[in-house]
Amino acid sequence: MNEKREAVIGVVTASDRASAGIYEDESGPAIAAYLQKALTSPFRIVRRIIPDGFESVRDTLIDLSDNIGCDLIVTTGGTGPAPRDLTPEATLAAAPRELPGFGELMRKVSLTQTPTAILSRQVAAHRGKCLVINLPGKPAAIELCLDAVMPAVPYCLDLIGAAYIETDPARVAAFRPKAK
Ligand SMILES: Nc1ncnc2c1ncn2[C@@H]1O[C@H](COP(=O)(O)OP(=O)(O)OP(=O)(O)O)[C@@H](O)[C@H]1O
Ligand SMILES: Nc1nc2c(c(=O)[nH]1)N[C@H]1C(S)=C(S)[C@@H](COP(=O)(O)O)O[C@H]1N2
Repeated sequence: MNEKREAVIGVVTASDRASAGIYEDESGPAIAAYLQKALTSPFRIVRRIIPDGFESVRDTLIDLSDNIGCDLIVTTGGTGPAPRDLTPEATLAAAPRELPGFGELMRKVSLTQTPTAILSRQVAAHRGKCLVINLPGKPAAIELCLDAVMPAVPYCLDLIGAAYIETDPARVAAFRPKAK
């Protein structure tokens, strides 16, 4: 079993306007609130609100992974096709080993909410012992996407050697295949 210690979880909002204070970031707080409800093992959240852009997102992810020691980073925003939407490219630059099933599943569930779900290029990937998951910027996407992928996150963290996390089964039915 992986190390039972406080997990460190990064929550990154990539948005030109939210980072400039033009509108209030709702999606970062929605991710934090989701984690508070879903996880029962100890963790602390490290928040960042940054402008869109390749270097901005890449450097933030590398800092959170390598210097802050995040086990998991959840990003929101910058996944669409607009010129400054570069969160997926930046994620794969920081975390080159992609887990394509995450993006596939999140787009599938998002399509039940909106036909423009196919515009999100969101990915998940890991940088060593740190898993990075992209979410779209819209606050309505947060719970839907996290509900879809969270059952597989604890076991994914086990496999990459990150902290051991536990979920509230009434909220998220985490699945860990039984050891042989
Ligand atoms: N973090 C967020 N918090 C609250 N609302 C958001 C957030 N991100 C996006 N939205 C809402 O979704 C709409 C469309 O999102 P989109 O990704 O196009 O963001 P945006 O506002 O264009 O971002 P940026 O300012 O970075 O260009 C926004 O106009 C806003 O109403
Ligand atoms: N669940 C969900 N997924 C969604 C949306 C949404 O409202 N809900 N918006 C879509 C839209 S309109 C866009 S442009 C893309 C990318 O959004 P982003 O650039 O804010 O990440 O996410 C898509 N995925």
